[in-house]
Amino acid sequence: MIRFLTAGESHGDKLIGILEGIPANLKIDKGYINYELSRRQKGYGRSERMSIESDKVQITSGIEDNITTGAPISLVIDNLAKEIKSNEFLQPRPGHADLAGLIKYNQKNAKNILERASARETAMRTAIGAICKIFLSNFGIKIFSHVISISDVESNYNYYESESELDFALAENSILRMIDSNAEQIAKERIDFGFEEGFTLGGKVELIIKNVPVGIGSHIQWDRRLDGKIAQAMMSIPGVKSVEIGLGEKIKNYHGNFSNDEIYYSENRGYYRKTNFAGGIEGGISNGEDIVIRITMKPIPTQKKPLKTVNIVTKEDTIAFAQRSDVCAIVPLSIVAEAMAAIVISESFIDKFSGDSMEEIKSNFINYQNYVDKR
Ligand SMILES: Cc1cc2nc3c(=O)[nH]c(=O)nc-3n(C[C@H](O)[C@H](O)[C@H](O)COP(=O)(O)O)c2cc1C
Ligand SMILES: C=C(O[C@@H]1CC(C(=O)O)=C[C@@H](OP(=O)(O)O)[C@H]1O)C(=O)O
Repeated sequence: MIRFLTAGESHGDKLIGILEGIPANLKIDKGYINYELSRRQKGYGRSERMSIESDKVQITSGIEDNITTGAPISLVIDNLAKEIKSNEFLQPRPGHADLAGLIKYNQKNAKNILERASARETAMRTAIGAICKIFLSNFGIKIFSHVISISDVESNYNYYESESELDFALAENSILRMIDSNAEQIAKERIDFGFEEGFTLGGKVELIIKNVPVGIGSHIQWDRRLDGKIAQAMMSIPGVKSVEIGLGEKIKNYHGNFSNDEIYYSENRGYYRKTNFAGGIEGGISNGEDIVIRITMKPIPTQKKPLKTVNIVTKEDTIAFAQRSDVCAIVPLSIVAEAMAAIVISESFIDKFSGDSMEEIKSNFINYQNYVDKR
């Protein structure tokens, strides 16, 4: 079983993470974890906070000479931006955790809520996800993502028509991680306008997970369904408001004969489908096709032109506090989503091929692959 916890405030000293359940004898490249952290810091539309931070991980347990021991892995990332403009936040921002959190935790200052609600915490999730990605890469599993829209500017790229890994490489090197460079230019101008006018923008990200074997997740109990676990993990990212798998929301427009994937068999490939409307999951179980996930994020709640709110001391009408903030965080969202996907797939993978060392899991995996080949 994989589980993890994070701790730390946005402007506190450090972020802390504990990851348990990664088997022993997995080789970890710390440089790769730092590379993933740097990917999360990129992207057009972020606040100047990202030019202050330079996220690097320290590994404080569970790894000896770059190899996991099976013990809990503990991780630390320093915060460099520790200063806050004001120490008292009495004007809760619509759309952030401020007011509901203040009431729930009986606090007098929204600072005690927003510091933990901040998506700064997703830096630690990215580091934890990077370790899971390394684990999955031992079994050929790869996770790609790209941005499919910023606000209503849509990238003219369709996974169902093209699935070349070269396309994803294009996204990797562009400022908004969009494969369609024309759409990216328009989206960039929109973000510039947001900066000038003081509003923020949401958007949508697509993830493609390749080489997940058939049989991860289960139909037998609600909390073992892989699609359910993916949805929970994606919705746990601050700002995410919807999750789709496969055709997702569009599936309602099709009849049953064009929305389910017909099954074929060949000596070489075994069972396969010519379409992937299901997005690689049927009955909560991976079916061996690519897993396709799309998530939508709302526009950032903190805005230069703030919305109306109420002062929690005087109860008078006022406007929300406006502080340094991202204008658009869809690029970091895509990286955090990759990390969360890696954690969930690793968890269900280890559940299926259980073992305490890499050798044990690999042996179980190979046995199972031999069995699947004969089906
Ligand atoms: C990578 C990332 C960066 C974010 N940056 C900001 C930000 O600068 N300012 C802000 O108000 N919200 C930001 N958010 C969104 C808030 O954290 C989120 O809206 C808030 O915690 C409330 O949660 P909810 O929108 O899921 O209800 C960011 C989210 C992510 C994933
Ligand atoms: C610090 C990060 O994101 C932050 C998430 C965030 C929020 O309210 O969620 C608010 C901003 O922080 P600050 O108030 O210091 O400008 C973002 O920069 C990060 O992604 O590392």
